[in-house]
Amino acid sequence: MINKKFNEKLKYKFAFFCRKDYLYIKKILFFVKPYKYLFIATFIIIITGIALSLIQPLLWGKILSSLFMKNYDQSFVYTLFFFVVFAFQALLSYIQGYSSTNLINKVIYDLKNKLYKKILNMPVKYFDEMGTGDFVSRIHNDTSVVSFVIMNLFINTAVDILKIFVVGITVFNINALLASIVILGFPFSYLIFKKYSILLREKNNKILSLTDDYLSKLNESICGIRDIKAIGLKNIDFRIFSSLSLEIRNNNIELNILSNTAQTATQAFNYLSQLLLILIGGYFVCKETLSIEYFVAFFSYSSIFNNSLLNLTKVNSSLQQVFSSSRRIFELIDNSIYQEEEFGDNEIEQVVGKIKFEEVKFEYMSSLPVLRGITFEIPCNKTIAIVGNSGSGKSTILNLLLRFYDPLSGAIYIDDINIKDLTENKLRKNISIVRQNPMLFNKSIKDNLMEVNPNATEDEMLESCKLACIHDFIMTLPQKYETYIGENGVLLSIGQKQRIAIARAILKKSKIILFDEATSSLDNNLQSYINTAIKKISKNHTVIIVAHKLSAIIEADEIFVLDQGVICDSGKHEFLIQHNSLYNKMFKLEAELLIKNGSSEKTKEEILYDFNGSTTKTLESGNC
Ligand SMILES: Nc1ncnc2c1ncn2[C@@H]1O[C@H](COP(=O)(O)OP(=O)(O)OP(=O)(O)O)[C@@H](O)[C@H]1O
Repeated sequence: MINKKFNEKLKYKFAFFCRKDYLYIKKILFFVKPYKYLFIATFIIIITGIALSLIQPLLWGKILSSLFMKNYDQSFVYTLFFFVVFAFQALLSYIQGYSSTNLINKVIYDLKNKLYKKILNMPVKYFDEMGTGDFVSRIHNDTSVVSFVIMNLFINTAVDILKIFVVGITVFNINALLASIVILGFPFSYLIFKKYSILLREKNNKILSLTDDYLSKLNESICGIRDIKAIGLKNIDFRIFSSLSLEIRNNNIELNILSNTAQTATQAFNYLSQLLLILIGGYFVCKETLSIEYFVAFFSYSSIFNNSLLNLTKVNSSLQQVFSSSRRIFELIDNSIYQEEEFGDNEIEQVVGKIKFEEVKFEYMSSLPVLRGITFEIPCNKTIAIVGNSGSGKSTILNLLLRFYDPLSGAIYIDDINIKDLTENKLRKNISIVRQNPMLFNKSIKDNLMEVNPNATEDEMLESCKLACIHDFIMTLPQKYETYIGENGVLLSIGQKQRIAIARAILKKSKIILFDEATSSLDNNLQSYINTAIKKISKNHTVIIVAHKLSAIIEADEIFVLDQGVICDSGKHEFLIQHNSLYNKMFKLEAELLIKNGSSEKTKEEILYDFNGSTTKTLESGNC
């Protein structure tokens, strides 16, 4: 019972270093494990260095006392000995610097890789919830902070505790009264340590969260710099950035003040105890109860003792930062709040490309349904278009097929296999998506293309570019396929990026190709080329096109009309124009615009024919 009470008390006293923190330290140790020999070697080198540094005060005392006694030969021998010790210590310090840097960087490298892999395997919904800055900060900053644990907690702190212990015994042996004065400083240092630890941790958490916002903001602004300038948001954007920076600055200053206050308070106690030491020690030397040799040694030892105590209080502030960072790292690594994507193990031999949605319901946010029970079937090698008003859920259908999200109910099948049962590789390798503003990497055009299929031949690459109507443009560039296209293809127009992305999808040789407003930036001339390309692709691919443009979908084998989360009608263009009011309305405006602007190569009659189908009858009513 007493024991239990004592333990409770102890738990309370050490609340600043709780069980969870201890677990984080253990988890970091797991990353150190592969380098245990390097870790042990570093530790031994440091301990040897300390042992040598502990000899120094004795040598100081010996040199001084032999000088006082005018024994110059002896003082010369001690001085020589001192230099040997010093040289050996310098050498050890050099080796230790090398081994600890090596150790820390290896652990950080492993930690970063592990974390990044986890992030890559996180479901897309978490990326919707968390800002970019959050991820960047966890990978870049938090992992580096953790290196502190290795050096300062595992090694330096252990060494400081050891020093306090060894030096403590030594000073007690020299003079118990003087040693008591030195030891007296410890409870004060400990109280400061405890008092400030909670405050420091809170401050660190605040700074980390502000840094996430700051990095997200920075990323958003730099990526959207063109829109910010064009919309005239420069000043507002700067104000937001500046206020975030200011908050981080103020919090950092406050953190520094807190940390300095803790250190200054400890230092004040140190100075006070040193003053007392000189006065009382000097009195003992005058009374000849303490030799000058031991007084000098004692003074040096007490300074080592105090420095180690001071180091412990310094560790405190960084330790709180380490705990905050460790929590953020292991939150992802342990999947404690974020689950990894789960896939099946069906390694289907050959995907044919048949797609089936069965009563699929989905919502991004609870009680805001986006899809309300979608059922359709697409035979292989067919071209399907999905149309509907903005926000009706067209892109969501593609996202579900790619398993970026899972349906709330219902199921999706590829070749009659539930996509949940397919392996990640089988699913994603067999589907390619071309988006409105496709993601391209800061590499050459060739590298961007070949990355999706490193086994493709040069001829296949050229063929896919010809099919996507981008080959002729690439050949006009000074370095042709070797041309670098900048970050996210910034050196290309959107239309050029879209066509490279189409070529990439063709080269990937997926059985299913999705076009999500992929040709929205192309003029009608290029659109007709792409239509021809899609026609060619569709001979042996299943193609789904999401588009608002009439010219992009008119030739599809079947068109699904999506309205308020359900497919309200389907059929060929000519049928829907006549029978579906929503479809009719959507494209009426476009047809009128084409005629008005003269932006189509087709004649007015041809456009009207496209719009009205084989009859000239105007539409009265439809299914939607
Ligand atoms: N990541 C998301 N988180 C929450 N809601 C989302 C998310 N993505 C889309 N939505 C919502 O889901 C609905 C359907 O979006 P979706 O992008 O599928 O529409 P869409 O028909 O493709 O629209 P558009 O034609 O404008 O591209 C919209 O109301 C949208 O606000």
